[in-house]
Amino acid sequence: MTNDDLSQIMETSDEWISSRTGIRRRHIVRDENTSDLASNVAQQLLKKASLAAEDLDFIIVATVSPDGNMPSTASLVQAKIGASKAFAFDLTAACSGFVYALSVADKLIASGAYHNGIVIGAEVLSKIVDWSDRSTSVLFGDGAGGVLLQASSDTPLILAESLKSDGNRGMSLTSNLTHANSPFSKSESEDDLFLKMDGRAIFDFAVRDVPKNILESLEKAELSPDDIDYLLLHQANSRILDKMARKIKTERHKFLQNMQEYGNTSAASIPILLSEAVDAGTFKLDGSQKLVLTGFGGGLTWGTLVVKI
Ligand SMILES: O=C(O)C1CCN(c2ccc(-c3cc(CO)ccc3Cl)cn2)CC1
Repeated sequence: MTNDDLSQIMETSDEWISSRTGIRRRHIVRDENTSDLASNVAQQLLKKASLAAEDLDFIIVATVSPDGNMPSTASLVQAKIGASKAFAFDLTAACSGFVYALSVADKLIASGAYHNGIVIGAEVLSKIVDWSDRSTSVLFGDGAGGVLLQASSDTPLILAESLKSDGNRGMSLTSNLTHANSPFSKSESEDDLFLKMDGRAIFDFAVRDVPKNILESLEKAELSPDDIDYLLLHQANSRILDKMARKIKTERHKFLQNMQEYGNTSAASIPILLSEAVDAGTFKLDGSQKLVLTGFGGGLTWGTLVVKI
């Protein structure tokens, strides 16, 4: 759906959206749910790796827009692809979900207990967005991406990481807020199910906390920004990437960007970027490249993984 398509159903314009966010199009499901998108990613990964679903030890789906709480979206994926041996769970860390889930998966495998796992970021944000709110509904899109991890004796995947949360600022970006409503409860609060965002507060948080997090992670890895081939940041707003490049003093072209095509897909944004760079041959997957993966958003959560691929 292009910005012009949206201007047919709400008071907005291509000029406003693209100049303020860098977003030109986003993908909106007709009738698929999050587990459908995630299962499609899992099947592509298994095919690319020539692995059978039965070989999988675990499936993690990072999402803020699950099919439902129970069963988890990861469980539905397990059923859809026939991963009979895998344990499966969802992970909720909003736009940092993929980075958190990749860190967790890395530890599951590094422990020696598990060998093959799939980590997917998948969202159908079009079902939690308030379509009567033009300030947020134009920003978000649907999508999914993922990676398949295998135990190997080579160098570790993650060279350094720094995962953060700040619940004190959590009410700046919310969805699906529910309250006590039993015959015995006194709560008068109304449930607040739609996505709500204090855009200014979130923008300022990203500009202030994310560069520090990236630089701290690079220091832990004993690397400088110049040692990094590409930075894959959560695709929320192109002006954020401009500011990050200046703050980290590294070339803007190293910050991969595709929000013009997908909008903000929360936990799916980094794996979609990753997948497109692999398909384009930008990433050779020969262990010669160093990447920064950084998510930031609801929770508030933020986090960086410095990885060698
Ligand atoms: O310029 C304007 O008037 C508006 C100002 C507000 N904007 C924003 C604000 C915040 C975000 C955002 C969202 C998330 C959640 O994934 C994470 C990180 C960020 Cl930085 C995206 N856009 C759009 C343009």
